[in-house]
Amino acid sequence: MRPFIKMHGLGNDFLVLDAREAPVALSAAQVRGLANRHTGIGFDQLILIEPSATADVRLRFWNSDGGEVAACGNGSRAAATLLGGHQRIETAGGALESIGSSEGAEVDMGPPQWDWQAVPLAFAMDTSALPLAWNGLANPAALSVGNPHAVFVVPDAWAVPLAEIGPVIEHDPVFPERVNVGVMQILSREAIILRVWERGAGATLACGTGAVAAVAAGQRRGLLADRVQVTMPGGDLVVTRRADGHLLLAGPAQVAFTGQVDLERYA
Ligand SMILES: N[C@@H](CCC[C@H](N)C(=O)O)C(=O)O
Repeated sequence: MRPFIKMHGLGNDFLVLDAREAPVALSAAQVRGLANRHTGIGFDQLILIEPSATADVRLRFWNSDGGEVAACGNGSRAAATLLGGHQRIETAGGALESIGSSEGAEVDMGPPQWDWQAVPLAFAMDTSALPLAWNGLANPAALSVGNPHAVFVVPDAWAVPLAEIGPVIEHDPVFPERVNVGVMQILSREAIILRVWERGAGATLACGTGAVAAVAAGQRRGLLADRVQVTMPGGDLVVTRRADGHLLLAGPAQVAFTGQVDLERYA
């Protein structure tokens, strides 16, 4: 049996396995089985905490569809909250740093990447506003914040039929590694409403990298200030652009419960 920790950041929920002492190998099918909310534990993402040669810890992330991904903002905050203090974190999406508190963690998510190859896109386009539209959703910003995002500015984020249009955009061949889809309503220079259709996980209550990507997109268009409150279905995060261009992500993260799981049962 393997001890696990179930955590969430604003309802974006995670199965956390600490593999620093005893390694864990996971197949995609195993992750899907564990993610099943009826027959498994249920989560949006699985987080593996591993030893690192270059930082204090290494974090790996899997979506509930079984695909491993390079970045997860809320997952990084959740793991950093668990570990406490200041952590240097290695991820496939880049090196992160956290400042912990009792109620959550602020994580330096690094600078956004705007090269079309970095997103990635299938061919060269102006990433600040792609010349593309899907059923009335037009001209998204496309960027990588360790993982790929397309962010649309819309007049009413709650009115967008995200469950219908999200998967269409996620799987459009213009995004060869698929994409996370955000719809952002700008309330003021300091506040937005954001809903995200997550690649490999669907509509989640909150998405940390989605919040970072949306704020970066709004800042690039000159619509948002350096510090922005991001309201999502599960609650609020704050994204701050530092003088060096790095984006800091802050908000709550909590342990929901702990337990033990027989990983072999899902193999
Ligand atoms: N919920 C996460 C994002 C998880 C990864 C994403 N679905 C992807 O496939 O890139 C967050 O808080 O950032």
